[in-house]
Amino acid sequence: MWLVGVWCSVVALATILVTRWIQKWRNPSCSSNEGVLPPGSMGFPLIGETIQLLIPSRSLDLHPFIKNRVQRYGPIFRTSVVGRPVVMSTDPKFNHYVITEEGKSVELWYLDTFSKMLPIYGVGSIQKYIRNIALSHFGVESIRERLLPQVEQIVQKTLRSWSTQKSVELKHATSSMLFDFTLKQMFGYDSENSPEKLSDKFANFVHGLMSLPLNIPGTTYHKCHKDQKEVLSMMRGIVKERLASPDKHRGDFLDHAIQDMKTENFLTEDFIVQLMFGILFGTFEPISAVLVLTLKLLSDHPLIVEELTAEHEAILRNRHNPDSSLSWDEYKSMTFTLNVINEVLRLGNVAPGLLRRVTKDIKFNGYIIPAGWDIVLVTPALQLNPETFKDPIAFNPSRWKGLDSYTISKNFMPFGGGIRQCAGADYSRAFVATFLHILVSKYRWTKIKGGNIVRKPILDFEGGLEIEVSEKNK
Ligand code: HEM
Repeated sequence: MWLVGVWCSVVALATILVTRWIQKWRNPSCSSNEGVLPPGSMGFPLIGETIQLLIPSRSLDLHPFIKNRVQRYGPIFRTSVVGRPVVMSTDPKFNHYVITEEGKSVELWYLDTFSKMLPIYGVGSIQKYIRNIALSHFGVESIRERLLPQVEQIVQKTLRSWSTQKSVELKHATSSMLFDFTLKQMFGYDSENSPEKLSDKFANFVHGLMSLPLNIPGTTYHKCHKDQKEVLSMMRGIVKERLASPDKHRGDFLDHAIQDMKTENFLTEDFIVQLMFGILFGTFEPISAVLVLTLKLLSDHPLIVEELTAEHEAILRNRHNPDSSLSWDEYKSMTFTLNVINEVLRLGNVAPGLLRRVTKDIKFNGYIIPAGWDIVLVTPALQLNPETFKDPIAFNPSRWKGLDSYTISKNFMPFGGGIRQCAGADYSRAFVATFLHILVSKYRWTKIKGGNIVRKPILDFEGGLEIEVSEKNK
């Protein structure tokens, strides 16, 4: 009998403890009496509101997860994602404040899945190094002096090849073009003579990043790990080869990083491999998403294609030598094209937010966000705000003619802001503009099928986007 009594007491104690724990989870306390936590819900213990955030949305509009919570709680609210307490903000003032607090009360944070797989997103001197090496190979100087004609060449070659095929799945085809081009820039990778299709493995890795982090055979996450290992192992082999022949100089990204090993202590063989992997990740996925969305939106808006074509045909007409390659001045004269790109970046919201971890309590408008919490700055909310961008879901490149630079700088942040602003912004714009230049001046294309938008919350296209490409003068 006494055993039953003991058993009942244990069950009662366990129930009290679990209930208290759930209550504490749902109503986290903040240590300061100078403010309260933003309103919101912490969802279920451990998983928080992760499932709701990952429910796909089939529109370019703000994800319903954010929309519903802003309506219920206001522009700054709390939630929990993969077990982490998070504050999400759609408030422009708060977002700008947090961006300027980088290195003071906040630091860069990525979902643990990202940090484990992409450990190179550094802080302090490591961040400065990554930024500088990326800028010296993909910044404005390099684009003007070296990259523009090379991008033109790869685009010409790619479009020529597409025009010989019955149909092209654009996400796959653009990813493959960007992957091969970026690796060529980094260490002279020759995709045509490479036995393996590494770009496919890399695409699988990216796909798995946003899946549930369950590393057991059969899961997407497990496959993601496996594919990442294979790409890293290939890169490690190349780095080893270069280290073994230090006298050969090719002047590429890898040579630069190996040279810097003499002065930067953190630059180990492993770090360089991770660095190249990280830059590759930052390059090929977002630009290919932008290219696919551009073609999807243009397919639905033939009048915009006409205006775009007129701009590029005028560039060709005004050329002294019709065979010369695209010049920097010509690129800079593409006003309408750059408006099209801005409009795609605004609607695409390829980066669904900027992620930061609080290192010192933040006080803002009566709220307190304790150290250790994470912050997501929901930049898409600014880019889809009807007060700034009338009829925000409409694809209207002409709206950019009437926007002043102050409004743009405060409300348009596809490449982030502050000291962490994207080091590849100019390169990305130049790549897309060059692609459009060749496409609309030399080719025509028709959509065959697909192009259905899905946000998970990263932008994707269900079933891809299939197009048919043909040369204009054939
Ligand atoms: C459409 C294409 C791209 C988009 C939308 C994009 C977006 C972004 C965003 C939003 C950030 C800021 C992240 C943060 O503050 O948390 C960022 C940072 C960064 N991006 Fe990009 N990016 C693109 C292309 C590229 C390319 C092509 C490169 C490389 C050449 C690149 C390299 C970087 C680097 C190195 C950083 C970190 C900068 C730092 O921490 O100082 N990005 N990018």
